[in-house]
Amino acid sequence: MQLKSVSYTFPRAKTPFFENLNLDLPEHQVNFLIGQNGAGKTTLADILLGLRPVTGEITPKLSTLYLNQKLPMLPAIRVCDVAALVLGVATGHVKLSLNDLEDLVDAPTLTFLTPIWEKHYSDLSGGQQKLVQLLLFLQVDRDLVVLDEPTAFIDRQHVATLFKVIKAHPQRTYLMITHDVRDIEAFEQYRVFWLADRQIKQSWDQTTFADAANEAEFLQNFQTV
Ligand SMILES: Nc1ncnc2c1ncn2[C@@H]1O[C@H](COP(=O)(O)OP(=O)(O)OP(=O)(O)O)[C@@H](O)[C@H]1O
Repeated sequence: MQLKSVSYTFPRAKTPFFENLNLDLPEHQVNFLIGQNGAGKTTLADILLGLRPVTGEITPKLSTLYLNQKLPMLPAIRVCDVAALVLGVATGHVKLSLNDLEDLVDAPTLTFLTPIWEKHYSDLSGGQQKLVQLLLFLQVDRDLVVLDEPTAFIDRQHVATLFKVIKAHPQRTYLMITHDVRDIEAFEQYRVFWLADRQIKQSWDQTTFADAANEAEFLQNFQTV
């Protein structure tokens, strides 16, 4: 997917936020977008998803899925109700049983949801709630999947489950915004884009990323853990 000479101006702003931005996003793999707070990562994600009016060229037009920060959910709802809500809309199933789920979701999602299927949402931890939503929405097949800080506030064991699901659908093009270098290191093949000064300042693939990780300015993009 390519952005060519893309410019974007916020409503009521006098000057463009992005001007002649170019980006070549490799398809059918995981890509990361890094940059400091306020660098424009979410705005760029919105642009890729066609959510902001821009000048310039964005090609090709892909079907999209946007997983941004945690969605609100009624506490009394159960995990099976959330599954019916998300997968029901996507697949046309009105009521879902655990048996139906086997045909509708990938193996790591089935393993995660089975023991908590009847649980109320309010009885899950914050990390479990976030993972339920992420995994269910990731069952909805789209070409371009944008995840805005999906690993924030979830422990590494849950992150591992999330990444198993992402890896179970390798035909998709992913763009993941992250402040955690461990997210990048969990993948074998990827490209990292560094957004700074309102441009893609640099990008690396899995073979060149390790060298960049020693630069002090670059390291400011990541939280220390
Ligand atoms: N509607 C708006 N009008 C004007 N400026 C805006 C608007 N929305 C966001 N901005 C500014 O645009 C810049 C980029 O915001 P954006 O949310 O894209 O950054 P980000 O890199 O995703 O940050 P973070 O890491 O904190 O989530 C910020 O300086 C923000 O204040």
